[in-house]
Amino acid sequence: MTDITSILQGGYHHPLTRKWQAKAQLTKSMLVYPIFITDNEDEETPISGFPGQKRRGINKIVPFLAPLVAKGLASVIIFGVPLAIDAKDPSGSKASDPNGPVILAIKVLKNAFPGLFIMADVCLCEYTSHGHCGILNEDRTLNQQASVKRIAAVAVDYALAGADCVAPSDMNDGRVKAIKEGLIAAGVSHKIMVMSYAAKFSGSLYGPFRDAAGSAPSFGDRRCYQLPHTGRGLARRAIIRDLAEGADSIMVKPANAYLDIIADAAELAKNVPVSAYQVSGEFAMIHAGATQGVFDLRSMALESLDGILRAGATIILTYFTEAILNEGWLD
Ligand SMILES: NCc1[nH]cc(CCC(=O)O)c1CC(=O)O
Ligand SMILES: [Zn+2]
Ligand SMILES: [Zn+2]
Repeated sequence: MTDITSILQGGYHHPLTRKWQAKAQLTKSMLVYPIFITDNEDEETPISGFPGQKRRGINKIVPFLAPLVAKGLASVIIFGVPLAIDAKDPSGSKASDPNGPVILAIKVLKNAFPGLFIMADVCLCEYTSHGHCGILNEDRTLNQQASVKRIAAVAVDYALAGADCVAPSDMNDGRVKAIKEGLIAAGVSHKIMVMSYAAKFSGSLYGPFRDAAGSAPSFGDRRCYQLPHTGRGLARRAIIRDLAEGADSIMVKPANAYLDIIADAAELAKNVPVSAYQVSGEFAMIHAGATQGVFDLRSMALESLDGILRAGATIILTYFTEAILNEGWLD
């Protein structure tokens, strides 16, 4: 005799009852698509190790995004890739160049797609000659005060250009507060979301992105500012700190290897949406597995995203957004 409480299968026999098991179902409005914009206006170049993703110039971005917007693209996050030889200096002055790729892209996209939610990643590593995410002291450590001041100024410039959200990924202590204060002083704090890369871990998963953005550090690594992957306590402290500084969303990055951190964020940051960045290395890994015949690309991609949702994120930055929309994976 089977005991009544041992019978589970009746609860998920039907496709609809299987769907009902999800506390949150993946929808298009949760997805943010990361895009790389160069200062070479007609460029459209594939990126090695980064399946299907390209760097695009300002003239290529609207034609590329138009069909995606028609299929339900809700949001993009913009990364600038300055290729000009004079684009980099020790303080990353070109990050907020009014004629640089990010500010131009914000304006062009806002104009072409008024309903698209435009996020701007805020960091200096794409623009610094040394490739680190801020301004350096003589001992080559990050100068927190100078970096935070500069990051906040760049964020305000992106907001004034028309971005709906600024997302600092630099990991300098105190930048969320400085950005909020900057937005208030500029009179735009009421319409700009600040999404903090709060729990951003140092590790091996950013390779394709750094090739795409040309932002690898020229010496050393990012281990003194991005979190050690063992540092769950540090991540909790960063989440609590960034909430106290006024962050409107807390991000965990990478995503699939950090589901415990996403669950921590969901618990600690109950009053803001939690976001997760499925990074370039995670995306490339899933593609590599599918290419090797280990699994089906679509099934694995959706399983990975459902894991992120289950852990507690409701905003997902993922390079799979393009395939999900173009190939109708959720339709
Ligand atoms: N600060 C720059 C930045 N913003 C987002 C990513 C990674 C995104 C990805 O790998 O998809 C990085 C790279 C890094 O920190 O080295
Ligand atoms: Zn950076
Ligand atoms: Zn150090």
